[in-house]
Formats: sequence, structure tokens, C-alpha cells
Amino acid sequence: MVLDKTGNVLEPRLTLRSKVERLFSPVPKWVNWSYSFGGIAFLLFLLQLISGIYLTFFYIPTAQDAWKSISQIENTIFMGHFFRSLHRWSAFMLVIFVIAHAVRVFLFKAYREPRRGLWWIGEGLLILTLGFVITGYLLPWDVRAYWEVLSIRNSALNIPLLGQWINGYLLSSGLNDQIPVFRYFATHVVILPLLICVGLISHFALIRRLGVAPREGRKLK
Ligand code: HEM
Ligand code: HEM
Repeated sequence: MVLDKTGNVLEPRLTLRSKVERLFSPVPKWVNWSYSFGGIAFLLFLLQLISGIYLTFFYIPTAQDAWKSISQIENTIFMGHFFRSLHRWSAFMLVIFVIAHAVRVFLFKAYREPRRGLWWIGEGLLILTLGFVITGYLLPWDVRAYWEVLSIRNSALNIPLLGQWINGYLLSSGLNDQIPVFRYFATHVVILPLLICVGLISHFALIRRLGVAPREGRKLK
């Protein structure tokens, strides 16, 4: 502790190093490799964000031009094929790691109080991730997307109340209408990213406050 001439305690100056140290909390000794799944999922999400923003510059969200623009991304745009592949592959890996992370949390019983809220926010993150995958698959507006829309629609119509709403969202007034593709695009690049950022910030804020839970039966050192 450093005192000034009158005996008041002087706060140590906040150097860049101490600021960085405050940002990262020490990792307990019992944390093993399986605790890295959440962090890997987050890194993959950042890759999605970067590659997705790049693709957004060239993708055209209309029924007529969507597939044409994807073909241009693949064949003529600089690094287009690379960023599209990156976006596809990291989407696939993201789903695997989010599920692996949820299974790890479940097996270690880390969903119990005081982390119940964290678990439910996680469930929300899982649904949003799947929402990204579903809307993303529709964006090329190719035969695969066309049949996927029809198949989701047919299944959804069996759900009372919600089914009509999903049908309206997916198709509006018909498959050749311009609105649906633009709507999937808006959901994919604006609504879902905003919602997932709110979810991730709350998830991380709670993890910082509560720390991670040790596996049941493990002694805390
Ligand atoms: C968790 C995050 C995300 C996931 C899981 C995801 C998933 C996907 C998938 C599966 C596709 C279809 C890929 C294909 O048919 O080859 C796609 C397409 C697309 N995504 Fe994402 N995405 C995510 C975030 C974003 C973000 C943040 C943006 C933009 C800000 C974005 C922009 C696009 C665009 C423009 C396309 C159409 C181009 C294409 O199909 O290659 N994505 N996304
Ligand atoms: C985009 C998706 C997600 C990201 C980026 C993410 C990220 C993280 C990170 C970095 C941690 C701390 C380290 C670790 O335990 O791996 C964590 C912990 C946690 N996550 Fe997630 N998570 C996601 C989805 C989920 C899901 C789907 C669930 C459950 C349904 C969940 C529930 C939890 C819980 C309960 C903890 C505390 C674990 C403990 O105390 O041991 N998260 N998350």
C-alpha cells in the first residue's frame, strides 16, 4: 500500500497490463479441456460474423438474383469462395461445439442453482444458433431452399396457432413473391445477430459473476 504525505492511500496507477489482468480471471486448476467448448463456440461465432459481413456485401436478397449473386460470390468475387466455405464450415462446427458444450454442462450438472439462469440463456442461444442455420440455408434460394421452405411449412401447419404464423412468415403471398427471401435475409443478418449479442453478453456477464462450476464430487482447490 502506498501512502501520500498526509497518510491517504494512493490507488496504484492503472497500467495497460493491470487492465488486461482485470479482464481475465484466473482459471481454477480443476478446469479441463472440456471447458473449452464454450470458448471455441464463441470463436466460431466471431468467424461467422466476419465471413457473414463479407458475404453481405455481394449477396442480393431477391428471388430472381439470390442464386446469381451466390454464383458470382463463388466464381468472380475476390476471396468469395473462401469466405463462403468458411461461413458454411464454421456454421457446421459451431452447431457441433454448441451441442458438445451443452452436453458437457449437462453431464457436470452445472445447470443447477445458482447457474439455472445461465442454462436457460444457453437454451436461448441454442435456438438462435439453429435459427441462423435454417434462415442461412434458405438464402441461396436454390432447389434445396425451395423444398426446405415447403417442408417446414407443411410440418408447421400441424402446430396449432403458431403454425399459421410460421406459414405467413415463410411464404407471405406465394413462392415467387419478393418478400420471403428478403425476410429470411433480414432475420439472418439483423434480427438474429442483435438477439444473439444480447444473449451472449448476458451469458458472459453471468459466467464472470458466478465463475464455472467444478464437476460434481470434485474438491475445490
Ligand atoms: C451463428 C451465426 C451464423 C450461422 C450459423 C450462419 C449460417 C449460415 C448458413 C448455413 C448459410 C448457408 C450457406 C450456404 O448455403 O452455403 C448462411 C448464408 C449466409 N449468411 Fe450466415 N450464418 C451466421 C451468421 C451470419 C451473419 C452475422 C451474417 C451477416 C452479418 C451472415 C450472412 C450470410 C449471408 C449474406 C449468407 C448468404 C450467402 C451464402 O449462402 O453463402 N450470416 N449462413
Ligand atoms: C453460442 C452458444 C454458446 C456460447 C458461445 C457459450 C459460451 C460459454 C462459455 C465461454 C462458457 C464458460 C466456459 C465453458 O464452460 O465452456 C459457458 C458456460 C456455460 N454455458 Fe454456455 N455458451 C453457449 C451456449 C450454451 C448452451 C446451449 C447452454 C445450455 C443449454 C449453455 C449453458 C452454459 C452453462 C450452464 C455454463 C456454466 C458452466 C459451468 O459453470 O461449468 N451455454 N458458455
